[in-house]
Amino acid sequence: MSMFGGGFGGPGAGPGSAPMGGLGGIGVNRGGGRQVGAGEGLPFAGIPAELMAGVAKLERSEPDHAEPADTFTHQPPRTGPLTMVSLIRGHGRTFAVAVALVIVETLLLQAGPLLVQIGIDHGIVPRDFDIVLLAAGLFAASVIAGWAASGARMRQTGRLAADTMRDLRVRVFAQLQRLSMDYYTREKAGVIMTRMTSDVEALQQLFQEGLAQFAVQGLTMVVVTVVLFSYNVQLASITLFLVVPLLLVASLWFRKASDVGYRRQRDTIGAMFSDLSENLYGVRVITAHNRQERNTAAHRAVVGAYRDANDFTGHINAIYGPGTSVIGMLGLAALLLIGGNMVLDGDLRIGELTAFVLYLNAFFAPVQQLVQLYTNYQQGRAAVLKLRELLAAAPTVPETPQAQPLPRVRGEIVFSGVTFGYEPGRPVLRDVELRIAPGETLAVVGPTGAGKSTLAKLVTRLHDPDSGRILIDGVDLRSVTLASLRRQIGVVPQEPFMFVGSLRDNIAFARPEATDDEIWSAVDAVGLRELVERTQLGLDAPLHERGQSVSSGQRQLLALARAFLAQPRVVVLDEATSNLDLRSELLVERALDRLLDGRTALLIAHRLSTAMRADRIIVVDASGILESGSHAELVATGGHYAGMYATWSART
Ligand SMILES: Nc1ncnc2c1ncn2[C@@H]1O[C@H](COP(=O)(O)OP(=O)(O)OP(=O)(O)O)[C@@H](O)[C@H]1O
Repeated sequence: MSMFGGGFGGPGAGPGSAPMGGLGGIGVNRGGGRQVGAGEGLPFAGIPAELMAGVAKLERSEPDHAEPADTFTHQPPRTGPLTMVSLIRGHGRTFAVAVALVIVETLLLQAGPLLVQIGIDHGIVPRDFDIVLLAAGLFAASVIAGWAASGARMRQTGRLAADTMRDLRVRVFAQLQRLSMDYYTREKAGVIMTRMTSDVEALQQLFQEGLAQFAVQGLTMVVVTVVLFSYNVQLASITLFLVVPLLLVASLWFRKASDVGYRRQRDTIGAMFSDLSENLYGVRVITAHNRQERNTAAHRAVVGAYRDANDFTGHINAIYGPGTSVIGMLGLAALLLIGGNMVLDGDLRIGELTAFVLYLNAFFAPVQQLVQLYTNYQQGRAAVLKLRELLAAAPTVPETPQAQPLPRVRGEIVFSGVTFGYEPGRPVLRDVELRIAPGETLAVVGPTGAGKSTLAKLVTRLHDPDSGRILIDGVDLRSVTLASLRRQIGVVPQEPFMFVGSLRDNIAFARPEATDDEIWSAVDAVGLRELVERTQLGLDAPLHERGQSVSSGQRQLLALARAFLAQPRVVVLDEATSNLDLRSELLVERALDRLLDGRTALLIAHRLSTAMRADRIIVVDASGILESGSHAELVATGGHYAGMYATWSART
């Protein structure tokens, strides 16, 4: 796509493109083509009139979400480590109601066998129909009441899960915004995604059903044991003695095996997400280099490991589930033999034996469920541990509690004895001494990997020096609040990033409150007016994810407009290495002049044509700053820069 030929349309976009591919179809009128009305070609643009009434009704029934309590600050909240209890704190009422309902639910569920026993012993045996009727009626009533209690309990635990998980997600998201760049170099995006997906979901499931079921089943076992002993101590002791040890052994085995299985599942799901996210981010490179087949095979291996992990869990479940059933059934057979004998001897009533059989059944169901729930609990616990680790990670570029807002600066930047490396023991910058005067444009040139971009990253405090200080107007960067610092430093990165949203959102990214007039003057400053006006939606024209629907030159100009709108005192510009055609280069250079006018600037220059325009140029290599001076001075000195310039001039 030529730089100014197609607007923000992107491939396949424009009038008549299919709705799903048509985000870019924003009404660019190409060479006398059909004029497209606002919204046409956009998915979901506009609601048909006949559906409006329904939508309005739906909107009225939507819950009104208040402002979130957890607003962003650079200071991590002092909430203590994440635990399950800490998650519930703040939702105490919902939790208390849920606990009460769990107790009611359990008692009602276990009323059945007791009523059967009463019906048999006091109704059927003495042939008293009224008692039979009463027992049956109460049984039915208890079932209905149990159903209502279960429903109410589920509603409560569902709400508890939804509320706590919303809080947790916001808290984790805020922490992700707070963490420094080194965290993102270390951690894979895919693994971070699993924190917010499978980990939070595991916890959600646990809060919604797991914990309540745990309580219901655990309580059931206690209630049943008490009831069994109250009926007949001897029979209860014998039966439980026969089955409990066997169950215990099986359950301990299952717990150990499922520990292994779950760990495998967790690790493999992380690997799967990482591979998926890398492939999605790199899809263009993958396509261009014909890596689809290899990458599919590699993904198959990763997915295969996940499949094996699931298979393993399935396998142990298949042994444990039916195994405990068999133990339970054998227990029932023993009960029939021993209890039947007691009934024959007159030591036990027939109704009591029936209740025993029913209760013993009720005893086994929870055991199986409890162990299954153990996996759920374990997933939740592992999720809490992982999330706790994430929430406890301290930003390596912290804002001290004593940090003061940086007043409006003149823009003097000083590097004083700055040493910095991304990895310990491997410094990229060594003892750098550098001063940029207010209003001065300093260009940095040097071989690739020399540490030029690193200088830029240090000025914006994406990293802090290992030793030495960086001062702005004489103030150490570390002693001012991050927001006040970054508000005064405009950054144009090497690879500008655009977000899904409109042009307006993207240009006003650093100052969302900017007026349209201000946005238009930024657009003018970078010479994009013609292009924006050519789209039917103007500033509302949408951009695709990562700005894929604009050319790299347009992305650079938009990034310049973004920095321009922010009106920073200091500009840090990491020049894009991509080559632009002459006209676009001219536009970028003109935009640059407007942006740098009257501001201090640190320019990481990849083109000598850019460097030449600076007030001063420094030449760096891995050993540090080699030369410093204006273009004319450096050329006259006949050093490294003069050599670079001679080569460049000969080529152009
Ligand atoms: N996040 C990182 N983690 C570890 N090492 C890094 C990281 N970023 C950069 N480096 C290393 O630091 C060194 C300097 O990188 P830097 O990006 O500052 O170079 P540069 O001079 O800007 O190069 P270029 O001209 O190619 O942009 C390089 O050797 C690079 O490998």
